[in-house]
Amino acid sequence: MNKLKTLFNTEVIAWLKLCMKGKWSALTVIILLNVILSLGGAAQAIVSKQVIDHAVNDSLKQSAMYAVSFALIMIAQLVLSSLLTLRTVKLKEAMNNDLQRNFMDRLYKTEWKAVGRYHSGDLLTHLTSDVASVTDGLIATLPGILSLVVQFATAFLTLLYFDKTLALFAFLLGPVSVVISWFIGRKLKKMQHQIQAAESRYRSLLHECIQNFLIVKTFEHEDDSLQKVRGAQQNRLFWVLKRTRFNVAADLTMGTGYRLGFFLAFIWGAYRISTGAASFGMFTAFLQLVGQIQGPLEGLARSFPILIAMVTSAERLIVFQQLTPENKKAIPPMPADRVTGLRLDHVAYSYEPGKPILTDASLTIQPGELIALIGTSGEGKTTLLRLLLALIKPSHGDISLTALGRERIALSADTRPYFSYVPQGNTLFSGTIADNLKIGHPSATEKEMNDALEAACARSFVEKLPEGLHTVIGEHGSGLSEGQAQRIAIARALLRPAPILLLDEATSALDMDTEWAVLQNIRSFQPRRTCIAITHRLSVFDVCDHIYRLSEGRLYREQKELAVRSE
Ligand SMILES: Nc1ncnc2c1ncn2[C@@H]1O[C@H](COP(=O)(O)OP(=O)(O)OP(=O)(O)O)[C@@H](O)[C@H]1O
Repeated sequence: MNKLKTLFNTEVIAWLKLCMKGKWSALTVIILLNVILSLGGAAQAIVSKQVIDHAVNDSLKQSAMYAVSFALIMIAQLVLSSLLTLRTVKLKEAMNNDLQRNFMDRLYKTEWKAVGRYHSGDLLTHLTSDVASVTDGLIATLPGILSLVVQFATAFLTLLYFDKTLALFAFLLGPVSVVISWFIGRKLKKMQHQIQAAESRYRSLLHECIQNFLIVKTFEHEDDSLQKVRGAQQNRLFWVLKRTRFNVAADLTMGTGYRLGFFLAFIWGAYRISTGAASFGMFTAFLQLVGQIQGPLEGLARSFPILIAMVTSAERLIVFQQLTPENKKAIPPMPADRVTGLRLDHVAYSYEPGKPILTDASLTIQPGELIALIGTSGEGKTTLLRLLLALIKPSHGDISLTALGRERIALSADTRPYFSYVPQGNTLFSGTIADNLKIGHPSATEKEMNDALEAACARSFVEKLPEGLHTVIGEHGSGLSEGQAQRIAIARALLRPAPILLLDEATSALDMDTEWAVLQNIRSFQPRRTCIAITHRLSVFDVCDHIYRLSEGRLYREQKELAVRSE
């Protein structure tokens, strides 16, 4: 019983049922079509017996009538199997899309840190091959198994009617096949986990190689990179071949058994004709029915690896279902004109136990202030912004928003609408510049977009582009310079109706004059924003109200002159 549980545990079954929600009626149609097609096989055998027996007995008219029925059954089978293909593909695609959307939704709703532990290639493997394997198992293989069982049962009953000895022989084949399949399945499940892990590693590597294409090329790392790809391919190949060898050996063993069975049935039928116990028609029906008993058994054995793959993939996907979701309620975002300040009280944070990044950081920012956050690389400046965005939670201390004329609001995932963020690096999507800007404010008008671009000192270059706002840019803003991409990212953040703007080295690629102008514009941008700008540039200090230095886990207010000297 325990072994049974390890193969199909209740958690997997419950999850698979959840996947089927709203799709039972479509699946029932597929199952029915499968069953009708299976019954057609036995009907064909019975009719074919009549065709031959009537022909042998010179009742040609009767034989022709049965021949027409035979042809009609075949046509009906063709039509139904085409319908089955259409229905199956439709349901499979619907399920695939639902599962992928659910998976993405789950990722978006999970804590940032938990998702960050996974490689993007690994996530893609879950999204594609694991989802496909579950869909295939549920929509194609399971109804297929049911139809094989029906086919086996009807063929068995018909055979029982024609020849009891042969039916008994065929009946014994069933349990033997199931037991063999079971043992094969248990071994396969272990292999399947290894294959999916190897597949994930391989995809992650490919993903990274493509993402870092420029580094590979300019560092002339092509050979090493290809060597790594080859290594990952060999690992994957090892497991795929191991599984294939196992499958082939299992197929060979079972196939030999089935062919031997068919041969014995053939000899038995010939013997029965020679003794006059069977007619020619019965012999033909005989062979068809034996085929229809062995076919399902072989089919069941072949379906087993697919079911195992489905269960393995379901187990891999369930892990994501169990990740801690963010505790986020849908609260209406605060309008940008409600300027908000910030307060940090003795905040501590560490990514890993015993390695504190922030130890005792305190800070008060008045609504509308522009703050420069400085500190040596790796001190924890970005970590501080992640805390503000509630992507991570402080291990100690409090962070709160201090809205004008309002009580303090403790920071949580619910307060994310209060923030607009420009992270480090190029974060543009492929699409038009307008598409990118609308991520900040989906209903932004052309004027609002132009105003934001103006503030980010981006309007003049955007207007010179062939299609202006509607110019299509490539992945990661390809087609734009680094500084241009940064300015569009700033305009996007300004469009978001959030009172606090967080800039993480968002102006690092700009020349000093443009950087200065952008920050001045942010100061006067309406509605007014409170802004924290992480920077290493002295030119920024002049525009800021205050400068804070992060050092050894604490925040220190700096005099502008001192900050300039020490930077
Ligand atoms: N996801 C993470 N998991 C574990 N440690 C992390 C993670 N992100 C950052 N760290 C560590 O936290 C420390 C602070 O990183 P952070 O990115 O906040 O520094 P920073 O001051 O912004 O650096 P820089 O100026 O170079 O951008 C670093 O030692 C870094 O290794």
